[in-house]
Amino acid sequence: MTLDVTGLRKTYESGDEALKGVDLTVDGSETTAMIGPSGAGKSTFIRCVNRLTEPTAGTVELDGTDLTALDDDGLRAARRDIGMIFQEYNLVERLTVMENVLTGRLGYVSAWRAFRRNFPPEDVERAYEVLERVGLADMENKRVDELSGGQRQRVGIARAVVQQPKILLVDEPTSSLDPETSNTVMRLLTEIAAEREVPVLINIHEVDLAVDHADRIVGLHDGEVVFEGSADDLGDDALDRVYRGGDPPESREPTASESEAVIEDGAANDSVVRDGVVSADGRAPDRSTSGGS
Ligand SMILES: Nc1ncnc2c1ncn2[C@@H]1O[C@H](COP(=O)(O)OP(=O)(O)OP(=O)(O)O)[C@@H](O)[C@H]1O
Repeated sequence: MTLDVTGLRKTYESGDEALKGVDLTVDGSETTAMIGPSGAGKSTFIRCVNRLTEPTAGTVELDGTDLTALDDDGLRAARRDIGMIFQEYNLVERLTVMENVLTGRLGYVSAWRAFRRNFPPEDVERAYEVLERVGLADMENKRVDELSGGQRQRVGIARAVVQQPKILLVDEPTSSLDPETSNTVMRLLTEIAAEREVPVLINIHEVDLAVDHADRIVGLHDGEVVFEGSADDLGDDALDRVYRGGDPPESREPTASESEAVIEDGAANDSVVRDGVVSADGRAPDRSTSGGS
């Protein structure tokens, strides 16, 4: 699998030039960490890849298919190949761990099956297998709102992995977690990348976590790639280039329309889960999430 991004630009309606022509190739089973100060464009980049945010210009090719040229149906199909893991987990709080994980299969079952919550036995089997892999064996019937932050992020990872994606895009997976749990989550992501031979692209604020866990680091500053190399190459000069003039990291609340796009994508396509029932009408589910562990 190869993700090939060329000349990616994003100018928001506000006039903010978040990306100023970014080129990046991600392939193999390596973990790439994208670092950079707050506002550098990391989230915008990852969201432009699967078009949760529409790029202004440039191409995003996944195994040779230009995602920017796809119509809605084509994009929906292509998104099955892209697993997303979010900062705030984007889980359905009132549903169980298993129900949340199975939403990763919604793109593969008919609307009617999804409506009946009638997933094929092999999907359920795969979900059990993945839950065990992420360390949540025997927790399938717990409600997500009973879990710690670290456990929630594991559910988020399981949901993305059960989708059998060709690439995993991960947006600030550790921002709500304590340092030890952050390390565990990063280790899990890199191990999964290697085991499943799926490349992982992770936005991460903490340079230490990037250095400790990623095979490759990409530094973004003000919408441009200013560093690309291994952790060993990331010296003081490079760090200075990436972070010079940057504001201290801070998290930005998503706008209402962003939340909606995330919800739609997080539920992976036509059908979403609402009030404990999988619905096929594409309406947004209850996504009240809480951070913290
Ligand atoms: N929906 C939006 N509308 C207008 N401007 C936006 C929007 N989202 C992001 N921006 C702007 O685009 C630029 C890049 O933001 P982005 O969130 O991609 O950066 P980031 O590196 O992910 O930052 P952080 O680490 O704080 O999340 C910033 O100037 C930001 O204000």
